[in-house]
Amino acid sequence: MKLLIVAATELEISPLLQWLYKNWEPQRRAGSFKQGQLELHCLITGVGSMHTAHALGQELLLNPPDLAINLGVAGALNPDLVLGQLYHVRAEILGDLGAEEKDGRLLDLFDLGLLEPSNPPYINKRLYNPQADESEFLPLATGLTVNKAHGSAHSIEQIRAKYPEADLESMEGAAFFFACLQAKQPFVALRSISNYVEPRNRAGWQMEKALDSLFEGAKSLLESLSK
Ligand SMILES: O=C(O)c1cccc(C(=O)CC[C@H]2O[C@@H](n3cnc4c(=O)[nH]cnc43)[C@H](O)[C@@H]2O)c1
Repeated sequence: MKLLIVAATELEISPLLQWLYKNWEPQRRAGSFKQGQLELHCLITGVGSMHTAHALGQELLLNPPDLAINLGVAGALNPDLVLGQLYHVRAEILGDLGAEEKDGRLLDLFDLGLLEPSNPPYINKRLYNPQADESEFLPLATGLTVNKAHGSAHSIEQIRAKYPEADLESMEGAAFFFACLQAKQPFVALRSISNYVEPRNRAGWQMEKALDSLFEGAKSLLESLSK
């Protein structure tokens, strides 16, 4: 079975990379490993949707895996989410593509009539992972993907009001979903919570906790796939 791990930054998968170097066989291609029937490649895309869509699109064309796995940290929009906890992302929303209304609110592509709500792969304005709801692996969450992370009380209030079902915010989630759905590529997306989406406060981030739980979740997933 061929696996592709997709992360925006090396930092987010550095504990996993260290573990792979110790416990799997490194292959000639940098970032590739093998263990038993499992072959795995780690793709670092760079931060943001544009970098993710390009790097992942190319990889899916040239080396399509059996399963693509997106690993990363995220901010919690939903205050019930727990810092350091890992979530399985079931759906993604495009959180800042569109136009700004006079009062600062976002008009998204659907509001502007530039995209039909169920133009494939969208279903009712969202991108879904069709496999996620069958899984009991982790708590499920809905992602919102942005180019500019929210960092003021006013913009956070507006985005929560527009997309009340969005639980967590990242800068790549929808690009990963879109590239996989377009390529008919089976995928799973896991995000651990590094911070709450709040007026900008770097001191409140719990990056280590988030990286630990991301690593533990990735390891469990790899162990379950090796059985
Ligand atoms: O310094 C900041 O205020 C700041 C805010 C958001 C993100 C960053 C990053 O360094 C991005 C790294 C990476 O993490 C994901 N991420 C984590 N938390 C958030 C968030 O609250 N909103 C959006 N993205 C987030 C993101 O996917 C990036 O790849 C710094």
